[in-house]
Amino acid sequence: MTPDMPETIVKICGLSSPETLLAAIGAGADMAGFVFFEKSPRHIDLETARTLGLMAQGRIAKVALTVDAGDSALQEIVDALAPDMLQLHGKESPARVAAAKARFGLPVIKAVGVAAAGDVAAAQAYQGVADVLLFDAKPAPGAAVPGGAGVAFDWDLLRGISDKKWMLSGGLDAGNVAEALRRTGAPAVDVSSGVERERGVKDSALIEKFVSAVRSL
Ligand SMILES: O=C(O)c1ccccc1NCC(=O)[C@H](O)[C@H](O)COP(=O)(O)O
Repeated sequence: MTPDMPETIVKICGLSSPETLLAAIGAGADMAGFVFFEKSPRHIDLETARTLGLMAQGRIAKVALTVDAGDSALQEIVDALAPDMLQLHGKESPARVAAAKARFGLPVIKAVGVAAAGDVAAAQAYQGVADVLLFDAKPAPGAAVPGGAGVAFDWDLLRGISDKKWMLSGGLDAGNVAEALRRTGAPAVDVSSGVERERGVKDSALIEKFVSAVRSL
């Protein structure tokens, strides 16, 4: 590792148990994502958020993931988890991103669904507003849960992005993350399904394998 080659940031998303949170910390992941969206199998309630938030404090960056949440819901989540960042994973406009950032005084990751080149171009609307863009597979029309589907998109659509503040997501796992990083040059990766033994159930060994696959590059 040299100063010219900063380490790839790794975010493990959808953690919901002490055991797998500790696995992510122990494996050396940089960010832990916690999902606050009741339709998701990874949703955690506020009591769990308090417990996991205390465990994670100062050991891994905590990311609170919401979908088109209002200010009062966000406030409850912030009070319970004490996140380091917010991840807005719905249809939040640039104005809504700016308002949430200002109100809670936290950096914001804005998720952008990608299925075609136009989706990447449209993400420009968030430049200078969101702190980080997370490119994820676009959810299927009518999908009840807009993320964590384990589906990849065409990584070549991201070619030419020069900004350093973005993350690659969607269908990553220990077996394909090296190729994804090679093809996109992403400075950061995010995974959920690829470190699960069944939908919504994280697996400590798979978390370790994923982080190792990134760190061994
Ligand atoms: O993970 C969820 O259940 C979820 C629910 C609602 C909105 C977003 C959600 N996940 C967002 C993430 O950041 C996932 O890590 C990302 O979509 C990648 O998921 P996967 O393809 O399963 O690795």
